Amino acid sequence: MSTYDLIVIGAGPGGYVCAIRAAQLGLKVACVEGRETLGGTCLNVGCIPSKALLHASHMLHETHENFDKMGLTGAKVKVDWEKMLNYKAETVAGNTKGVEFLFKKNKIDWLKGWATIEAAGKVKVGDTVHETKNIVLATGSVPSSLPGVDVDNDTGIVVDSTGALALPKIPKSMVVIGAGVIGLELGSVYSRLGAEVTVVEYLDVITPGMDAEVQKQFQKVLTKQGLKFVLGAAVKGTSVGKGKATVTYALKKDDSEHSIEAECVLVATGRRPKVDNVGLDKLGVELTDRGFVKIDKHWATNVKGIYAIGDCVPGPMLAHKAEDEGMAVAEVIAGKHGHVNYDVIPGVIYTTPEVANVGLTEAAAKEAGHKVKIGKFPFMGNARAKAMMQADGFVKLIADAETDRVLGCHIVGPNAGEMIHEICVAMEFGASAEDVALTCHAHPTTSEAVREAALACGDGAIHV
Ligand SMILES: NC(=O)c1ccc[n+]([C@@H]2O[C@H](COP(=O)([O-])OP(=O)(O)OC[C@H]3O[C@@H](n4cnc5c(N)ncnc54)[C@H](O)[C@@H]3O)[C@@H](O)[C@H]2O)c1
Repeated sequence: MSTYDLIVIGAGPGGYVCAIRAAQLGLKVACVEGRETLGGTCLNVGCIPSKALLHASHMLHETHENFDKMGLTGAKVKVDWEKMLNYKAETVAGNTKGVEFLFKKNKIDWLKGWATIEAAGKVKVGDTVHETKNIVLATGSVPSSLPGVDVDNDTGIVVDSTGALALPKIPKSMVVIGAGVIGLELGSVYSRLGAEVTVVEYLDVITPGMDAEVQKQFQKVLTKQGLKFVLGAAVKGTSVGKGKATVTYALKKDDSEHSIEAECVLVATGRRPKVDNVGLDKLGVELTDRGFVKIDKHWATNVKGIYAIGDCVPGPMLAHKAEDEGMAVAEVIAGKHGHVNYDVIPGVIYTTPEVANVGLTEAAAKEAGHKVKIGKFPFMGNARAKAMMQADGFVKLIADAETDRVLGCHIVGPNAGEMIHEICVAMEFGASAEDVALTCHAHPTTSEAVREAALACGDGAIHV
């Protein structure tokens, strides 16, 4: 048994990044992970496998919809589902093995198994109790359950996001419950692979919390791609028959009850923090009323020597937010000044087109008391997007009308998830819309649309 400076519990993006940074800062570090592979939900059953399926299904969509228009003709491409799942598995394995390599490189011990905390400074894995000066909880989250809906990933009929990444076959029809990030990314995948997809959403809009114009445009584009939406509908339950499920929902406007049948139902109604298997209750670690681990601004819980980061603490459930917190808490534990700017955390939906945002929405900026100016630029005016046949969408930049300081940016369009970082950097440096507008952007790139939106905050965009 060895004594560590830090034991991190959970090797997802929050936990493994924390372990690496702490080791780089000279601490003796171990990370406990009970899965067969490192990387947590993100690498194993989240961000990474879903991106492989999104990429493959996007390629298929391009061959069917746009290849002929570009003069690429020939035999029609077909889907080999087993092969596609292998490609997904190889993508995952490459990444999880990469983390294992980084652990070895940084001399981090991987304690294989599920951890329980016996007391502050004592972490039990299997039959061994390891001593440590500090503990970081990075236990992540799991899909929330919905009353009346029994998920069974083995049969592949009513599944959560994990089951939807490994369906036994491509269903002919799919009902997605919840028009959030998971529902729309995976709904898009199966729609492109040939399923009739209907999304049932409780709210009257899709992607809750996003800028209203983005919500509208994004729904329009997805509808054009073949997805159907039933909004303002509360799902009451599912029943499973022979190879099919029936989803029952009530429309909020008149309480009328309806049902739809589908070969597969994806439940994507949010995730909840995973905090129930490490013994926090016995230690007296305080939780919030929504079940997250309560922390102060240095990620410390109320029990000395125990910190928490990532999906198990309040804030957006995003891998990159967890990574930032992982680095910051490692610095705090090493006696430095870890910091996360929660005002500049981008969000991306990896559909085609992508949707990306950072900072305040127009409504939130006004609510916060800003007089705002809006610069909007459509991708129809962007040469590169047109050449790529992806000119649906726009960039919307929000700046303070008095100071010109950039407050937020919302993009629906090609490469949105990459382009948003220009605005993240601008916001980190307190830039004005004019700063962005005066920065030379290479032509022809989709990023020119960001500059045009910034120009539209001033004397006007050029290409509209
Ligand atoms: N690309 C990414 O960044 C990415 C990808 C996947 C997941 N995530 C994160 O994972 C978390 C979970 O994602 P998610 O999409 O499951 O949750 P979400 O909270 O984004 O969306 C869930 C949706 O389900 C709806 N809903 C809830 N109960 C319902 C009911 N009974 N009937 C109909 N609709 C109902 C909600 O109104 C909401 O719109 C989120 O925090 C998300 O940010 C992020």
